[in-house]
Amino acid sequence: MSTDHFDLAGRTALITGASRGLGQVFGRALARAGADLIVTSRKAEDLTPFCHEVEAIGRRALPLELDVRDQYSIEAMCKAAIAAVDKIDVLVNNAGCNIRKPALEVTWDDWNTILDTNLRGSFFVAQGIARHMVERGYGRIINIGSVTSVCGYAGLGPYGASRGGIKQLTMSLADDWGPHGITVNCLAPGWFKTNQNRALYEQEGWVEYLTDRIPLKRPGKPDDLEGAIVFLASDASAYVTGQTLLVDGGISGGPVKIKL
Ligand SMILES: NC(=O)c1ccc[n+]([C@@H]2O[C@H](COP(=O)([O-])OP(=O)(O)OC[C@H]3O[C@@H](n4cnc5c(N)ncnc54)[C@H](O)[C@@H]3O)[C@@H](O)[C@H]2O)c1
Ligand SMILES: O=C(O)[C@H](O)[C@@H](O)[C@H](O)[C@H](O)CO
Repeated sequence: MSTDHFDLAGRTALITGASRGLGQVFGRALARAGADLIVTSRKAEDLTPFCHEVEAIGRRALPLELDVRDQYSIEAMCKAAIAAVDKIDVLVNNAGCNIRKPALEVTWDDWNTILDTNLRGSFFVAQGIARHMVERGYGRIINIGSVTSVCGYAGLGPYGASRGGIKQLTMSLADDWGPHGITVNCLAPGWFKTNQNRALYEQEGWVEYLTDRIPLKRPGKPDDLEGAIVFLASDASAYVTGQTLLVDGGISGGPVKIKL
């Protein structure tokens, strides 16, 4: 197979939650592979430095506001995105959040915040953009899952439920939209150092504890996610849909809880 199958020149990718963290990792990788970007954040001005970075690579970056917990914000963003460009080829449903708490302390509001953001938000953004993709008969939707899509961890009940839901949603949407030329896959990262889990990384001994449980014996680096996002966004994955690709150094298949 030619490496051209990974080329994203002429494609446009929309990435939610691109003001920091993994959203920017995914955007950077797609832009380097040739894609122009639409990037979203709750505050458009938070996207300015990243848009300049993308433009410096020679690609376009259109910033749009989006709060994935707000139905009207999703509808407005989808309308604006579709109106602004000829076509949207790739959607990366990345915006997400976590509130890490023992299950006995989880409140009604905690549950709603996590599930509304990670699961309901991803579904309705996908639906809005898929309406456009269905008309064109082409699309690549990449839902960001997690190692918690396939593993259970204390303190991550609602978060794990949202990520398990994303894995299931991926399979269902792949079946819904496959006949329209749209693939839907889930990229599930392991434990990367971002704002979301900064508190864990700052705990004494956490990195050593984590490393001990990862078969590849190191935490993930942003670069580790680049190949997987470009693969799932490009024609290299044309016959792959409904799948969850774990990029986690093997932790989901390794000694997750016990060391023998
Ligand atoms: N860091 C990891 O190890 C890891 C592992 C697996 C999955 N994830 C997932 O990857 C995604 C990116 O997380 P990250 O690690 O970069 O953390 P992060 O907190 O740095 O980024 C989360 C992004 O989502 C945005 N966001 C949150 N709530 C939103 C809302 N209501 N509307 C719009 N945007 C909203 C934030 O503004 C931010 O841009 C999340 O969905 C997260 O759950 C992260
Ligand atoms: O806040 C947290 O406990 C962490 O951010 C987790 O959610 C992980 O980062 C990740 O999702 C595992 O794959």
